[in-house]
Amino acid sequence: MDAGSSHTALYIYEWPAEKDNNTGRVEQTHLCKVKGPGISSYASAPVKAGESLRLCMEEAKQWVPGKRHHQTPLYLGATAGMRLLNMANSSASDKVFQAVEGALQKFPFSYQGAKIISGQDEGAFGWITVNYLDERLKQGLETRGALDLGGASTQISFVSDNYDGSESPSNSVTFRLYGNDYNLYTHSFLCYGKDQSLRMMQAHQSQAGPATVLDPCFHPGYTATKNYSVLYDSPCVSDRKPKDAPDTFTHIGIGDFLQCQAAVKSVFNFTSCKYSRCSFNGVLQPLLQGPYGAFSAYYFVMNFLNLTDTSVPLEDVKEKLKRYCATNWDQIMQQHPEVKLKYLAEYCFSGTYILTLLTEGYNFTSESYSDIKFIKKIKGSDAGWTLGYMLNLTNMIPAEAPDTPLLPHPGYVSVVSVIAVLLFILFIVSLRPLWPRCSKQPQIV
Ligand SMILES: Nc1ccn([C@@H]2O[C@H](COP(=O)(O)OP(=O)(O)OP(=O)(O)O)[C@@H](O)[C@H]2O)c(=O)n1
Ligand SMILES: [Ca+2]
Repeated sequence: MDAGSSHTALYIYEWPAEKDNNTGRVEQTHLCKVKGPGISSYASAPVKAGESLRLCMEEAKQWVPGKRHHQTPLYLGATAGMRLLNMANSSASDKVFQAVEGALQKFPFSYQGAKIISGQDEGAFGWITVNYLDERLKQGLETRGALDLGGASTQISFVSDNYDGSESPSNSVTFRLYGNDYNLYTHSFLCYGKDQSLRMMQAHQSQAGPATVLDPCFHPGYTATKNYSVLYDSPCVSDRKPKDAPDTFTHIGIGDFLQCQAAVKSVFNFTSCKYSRCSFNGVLQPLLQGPYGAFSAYYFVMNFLNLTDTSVPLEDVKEKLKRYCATNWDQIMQQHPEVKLKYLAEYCFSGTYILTLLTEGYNFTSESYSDIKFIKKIKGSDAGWTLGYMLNLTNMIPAEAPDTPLLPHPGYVSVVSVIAVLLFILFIVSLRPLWPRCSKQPQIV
């Protein structure tokens, strides 16, 4: 189970049990999205966090054959939402885990624990998932970098030839998979998921605590009354809370892409770098080396905006987004009556954030932008960290390359069958001296 900051999802993976680790291909057979928010939102009512998982667990009981229930390991990994809750209030986060654990243990699966996974693991397992599903690991092919955008954090992971890991050990993970060594660069930026970065940007805009905030990242005509205490209720922004702010403010959209880009840029810090090169906030980032798969919110947002085609020049992408942001909110709502208003209101911001993060933050250029592919699934399985996490915990990926048989399986079957038939014929022939003699003797006249 992926207990993300904005929602929890349960994935069921299946592989042929009779085959060994070297040949069994793991596939996702089912996905159940838990109704309601992520488990970290239940800090003040932890029992409800456990209850929220029940329906999906009942579904899992239907999907996994009854005789396999006890053999099926169940893992829950929580990401940035629980990292933030744990920072803000560790006893509340413990209570959420107790409730989740209590609820999961009531089911007949082999429960293996619920925990916060590190940002490093989140990045590395996302990279393993993508490259496992692509079958790049087994074949020792050039790997694909992984870009994951969540609600509360974002990860970038890739292999770069000029990176040996010594410059910043906390950004490197080494693996030996199928006989190949990988030295992976990975970083998880806490607070740079799209929901928390929106808070950071709005906190920046409202630092003086005004009663009205004019927001270039929301559509013209958009207006809503929001609560200062809700906006600042996160460790990502809590220290910036204005002292004499009123309780509420009026959030008014003005839909200006260029101003929005400048506002988004204000959440990145480019002032210092103690390494050979950095992305932002003084974090090391080696030279980009493509290709890349960008999933989760990268995909949701760019797919909604019809901008998943990265062969379109970056300037044209920006131009389209500029027009979208400038569209009146009433018109946007009319065009998309089926989309949740909370999501709908934020796509201008989210698209701008994604382009700014990729180009200003990670240094993708107009050329290297086309190395990115926005993806949701690969061969039927969702791109995300869960598959890699599960493959690792169940030791499904061997460190060494499997002994390659001289012949594939059907080849062996044919050879053995032919030998069996030959042996049988030989056996029959060898019995020939014992055959009854033919009574036809040559007649001597
Ligand atoms: N159709 C959708 C579905 C989700 N979202 C947004 O995508 C983000 C969530 O992305 P996700 O990858 O699901 O994040 P989490 O896993 O919940 O968060 P994290 O990884 O940071 O813990 C949220 O901002 C949500 O509003 C969206 O814009 N459109
Ligand atoms: Ca996530």
